[in-house]
Amino acid sequence: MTSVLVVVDLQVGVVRDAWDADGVLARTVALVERARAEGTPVVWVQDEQDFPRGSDDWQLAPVLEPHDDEERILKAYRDAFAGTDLADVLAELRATRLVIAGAQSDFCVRTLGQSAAALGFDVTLVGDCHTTWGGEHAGAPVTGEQIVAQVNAYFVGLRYPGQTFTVEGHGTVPL
Ligand SMILES: O=C1N[C@@H]2C=C[C@H]1C2
Repeated sequence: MTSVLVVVDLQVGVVRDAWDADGVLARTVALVERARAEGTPVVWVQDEQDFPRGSDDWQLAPVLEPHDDEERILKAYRDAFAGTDLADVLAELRATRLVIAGAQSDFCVRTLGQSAAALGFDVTLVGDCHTTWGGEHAGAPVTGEQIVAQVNAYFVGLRYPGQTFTVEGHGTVPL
């Protein structure tokens, strides 16, 4: 099993209104440091659907500090595989498992996890390192925290033959 940590869209404009953004960012920093210490590659994804390349909102949250030798994926679609070389990057890294953190839980994080599952990867969602903002569905208010919990529930129950799906915390997730 070869794991790659993929950090999705933790950009200034995405985390601004997200639930527990500071906590998610701090835990993601710790997760990235663990990955680096264990020799697990880190891939950074940035979305350009809403944020012009180079704009303040497009920037990764400053606390994250990607290394120059870590892959950067710039995407124009919700699915980080769509229109990008993520599949090639992962093949180069001989990845068989994605460990996913980032935002938004209910959009780009969930889509990457589902897409990776369909492509045959094992997927681990770091349950305390993703976030989103709340909203209203069918007239009912839904909080970011509730959406995060629902996305965790979705992935913990995902099944594909011969593949493994888990949701784990940033401090203990195998890397
Ligand atoms: O989940 C998402 N991440 C970027 C901002 C909203 C979508 C695109």
